[in-house]
Amino acid sequence: MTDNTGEIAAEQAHLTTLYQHLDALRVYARSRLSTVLLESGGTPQARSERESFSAMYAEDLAKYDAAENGLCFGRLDMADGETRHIGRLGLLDEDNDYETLLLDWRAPLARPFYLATPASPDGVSLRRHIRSRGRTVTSIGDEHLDLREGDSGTGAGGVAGEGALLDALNAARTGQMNDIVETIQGEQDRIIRSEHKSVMVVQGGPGTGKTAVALHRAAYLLYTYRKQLARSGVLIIGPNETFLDYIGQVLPSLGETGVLLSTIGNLYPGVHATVEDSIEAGTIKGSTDMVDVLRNAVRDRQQVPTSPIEIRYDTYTLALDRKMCTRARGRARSSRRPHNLARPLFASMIVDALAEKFAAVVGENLVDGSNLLSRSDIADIRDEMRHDPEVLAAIDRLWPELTPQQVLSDLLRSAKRLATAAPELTDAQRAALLRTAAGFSAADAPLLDELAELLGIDESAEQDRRARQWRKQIADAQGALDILTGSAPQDLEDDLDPEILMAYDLIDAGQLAERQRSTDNLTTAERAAGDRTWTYGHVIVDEAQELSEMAWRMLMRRCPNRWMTVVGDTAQTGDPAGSSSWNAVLEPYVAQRWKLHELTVNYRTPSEIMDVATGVLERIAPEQTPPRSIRSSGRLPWARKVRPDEHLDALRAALAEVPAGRLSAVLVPNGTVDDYRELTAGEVSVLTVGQAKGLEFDAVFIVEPQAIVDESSRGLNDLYVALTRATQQLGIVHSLDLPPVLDGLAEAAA
Ligand SMILES: Nc1ncnc2c1ncn2[C@@H]1O[C@H](COP(=O)(O)OP(=O)(O)OP(=O)(O)O)[C@@H](O)[C@H]1O
Repeated sequence: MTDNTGEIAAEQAHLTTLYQHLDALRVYARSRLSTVLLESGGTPQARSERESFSAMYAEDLAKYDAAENGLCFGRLDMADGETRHIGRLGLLDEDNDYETLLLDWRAPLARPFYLATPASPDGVSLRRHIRSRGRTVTSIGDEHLDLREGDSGTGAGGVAGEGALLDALNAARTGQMNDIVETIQGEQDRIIRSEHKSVMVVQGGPGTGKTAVALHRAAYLLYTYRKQLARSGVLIIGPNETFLDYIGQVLPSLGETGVLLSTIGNLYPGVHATVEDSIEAGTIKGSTDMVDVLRNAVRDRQQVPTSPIEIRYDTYTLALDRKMCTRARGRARSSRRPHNLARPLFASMIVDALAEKFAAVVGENLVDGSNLLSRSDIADIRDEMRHDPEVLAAIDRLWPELTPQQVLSDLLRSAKRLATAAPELTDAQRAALLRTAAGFSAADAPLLDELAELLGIDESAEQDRRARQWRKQIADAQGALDILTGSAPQDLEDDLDPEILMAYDLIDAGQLAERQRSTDNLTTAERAAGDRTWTYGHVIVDEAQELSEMAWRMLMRRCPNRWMTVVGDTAQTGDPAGSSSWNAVLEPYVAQRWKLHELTVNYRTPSEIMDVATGVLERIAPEQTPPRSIRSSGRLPWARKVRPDEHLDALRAALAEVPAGRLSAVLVPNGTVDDYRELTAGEVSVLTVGQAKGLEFDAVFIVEPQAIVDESSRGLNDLYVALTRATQQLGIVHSLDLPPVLDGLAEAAA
C-alpha cells in the first residue's frame, strides 16, 4: 500500500473549506428566511414576492441539508493541470472571483468523472474517489487514466471506481434505496444525461440499475431544465406503494423535491385503490377493449323511456314520449360532446319539445278561437319549464349528470349493465368483472380517467380539495377566535353552525386574500396531484412492463409532449395485463420515434444466483442477453425439500443463519402470506413476488416455486423476479417438485 497520508490531509483541508462555505450559505438562507417570515403587510405584490422568497430559501436549506453527507466525493485532475472537485451541489468562492470550489455532479464539467476511461481519458489524468464520514475524509482511491498502453487503470470490465462501487454493492441493505452519484457507471451516465426529447426506453435485466438511473435522470433533468420543469413538474410512476417508499428518499437526498411519485392506482385524483382485482378481472380491465365497453356504458345512461313520461305542467298533463326523447338524444349525441357537456343540449331539446306540445294542447283548448300562443309566450314557457321540478326530474332520469366513479361502480355491480355495455366479452369474462364490494382497484384508475374524458372534464376532486381547505381555513379562524375569547372549541361538523358564521365574519377581505394565496402556494407536485388534467413536463415510468394498455392511455394524457423515460424489463412482466414488447406499447402514441437504451451489467445479483436465473430467462425471453453479474458471492444457491408441515421450521433455520444487520425476504405464493406472517420481524419481510418487485434484500428465501409458476400465465416471469432479488444469498424451500427450470439447483441436506 502506498502512503497517501499527505494526499488525505490535502483533501481534508479542501473538504473543511467546502463545509465552511456550506455553513455560511446555511446561515445566510436561515436569516433571510426569518426576515421574510417576520415581515407583514404591504401590497399584494410585495406579499406574493415574499412568499416566493420564503419558498426559495426553504428549498435552499433543504438542499444544503441533503448535501451534508458525502458533500464532496470525487476529484478530477486534468492533463492541463486543472483540478475539479465533484460533489452533491455546486459551491463558488464569492471572495475569490467566484472560482469554483465544488462542481455539482450534474454539471457538464463533472461528466468525465463518470465517463473517462484509460482508452478514452477525455483530458483526465487522474480520477479520485474521496470517501468521508461526517466531515472527515476517511480514504481516497485513485485511478490513473493516462497510463501507457497495457497498464490497467480501472478494474475488470472497465468498471470505474471499482473499490467504491463494490463497497456500495456489498454493503448491507437498509430497506431504502440510496443514491449512486459517487459511482454512476458510463452506460448509466449516457442514459441519465441523454438529450433525447421523445420517449426513451431503458431496457435492462434485473439489478442493472434501471431504477437508480431513472431517479438520477429526474434529478439531472430538473437541474438542467429547471426553468421548464419547475412549473410543469416531473411525474414518476412506480408499481406499488412499498416500492415508492423504497425509492422515496433518493430524490430528496439529491436535493430535489419537485417530483410527484405515484402508482397508477393512485393517479386519479381523489381515488385510492382499496380493492384487489382477480387476475382475470385485472387482465380484462387493462385491455383497450374497455374503451368500447366504457363508451357503451355511458351511452347506456342516455335513455329513452319505453312508455311516455307524464309531466304535470300548469293545469295540463304533457306526455314526454319516446319519439321526442329519441330526437333529443340523437341531437345531443351527434354534437359529439362528452356526456355532461352534451346534457344542456339534450335538456333544451326536451324543453323545446314540451313547450311545443304545451302550446299545441293550450291552442286546442282555447275556446275563444284566439288560437296560438305568441312567440314570446312560448319563450316564457320554455324559461319556466327549464326550472320546473318535474321537467328537471325527467331530464335527470333520461340524461343524468354523471361522475366517473358513479358510472364505473354502477357498471361493475350490475350484470345487466355489463351485458349491455360489453356484448363482446364472454359470459365468464363479464362474471369476472362483476363485483359486490365498494371501492376501486388499481386497474380501475385508468378506467375512471377514460370515463372522465367521455363524461367531460371532471374537477370534482379538485373542488373537494378546495372545499376541504376552505373549511380548514374557517376552522383555523374559529380556533383563533376561541383563543381570543377564551371559549371552548366549537363543533365544526355542521356547515350552518352559527359559530362558523362568526368566524367567517371575523376574517376580513385582506385575510381572505392572504389565505387564498397560501393555498395557491402549494408546490407544483401538490397542485399536479390534485388535478386530473395536469400535464407534466417529463414523465418517468419505472417497472413500465407492468403497465396495461389502459394505463398507458391514461399516462399519455398526462404527457402530451411525449417526453418520457420508460424503464423496465419485459422479461420481468408479472401482470398478465402488462406488456412483452415495447414497440407494441409505444407505437400507437409515438410511432417509431422512441429510442432504446440497454443496460447490461447486473450490480445486484451475484453470478452464482444469476446462473440459476439465467435458466429461467432462457425459457421466457430466449432473445435477451442475460445481464452480466459484476461480482460473485462465493455462496451457491440451494433448495431444500421438506414435508408440507415443515416449511416454517426450514425457513426459521435458514433465517437464523443470516448475519445480524442483514435484510431477508421470504417470498411466497399469492394468498399464503398469512401462513408465514409469524416469520416477520425487524429484518425479515414476508412478501408475494408482486410486492417484492423492484426491491432487493441481502438474503432471499423462496417458498414453493412451482406454486408461484402456476399462479398466472406469467408465473415463470414472477419466478425470475423472485430469483433476482438477493444481493448475497438465495435459498428455496419446497415440498412440491421444483419446476424443471430449476433442475440444476443443488438440494441441500435437511
Ligand atoms: N452505479 C452504481 N453504483 C452503485 N450501486 C449501483 C449502481 N448501479 C446500480 N446500483 C445498485 O444496484 C442495485 C440494483 O439497482 P436497481 O434497483 O436500480 O436495478 P433495476 O434494474 O431497477 O432492478 P430490477 O429490474 O430488478 O428492479 C441497487 O442497489 C442500486 O443501488
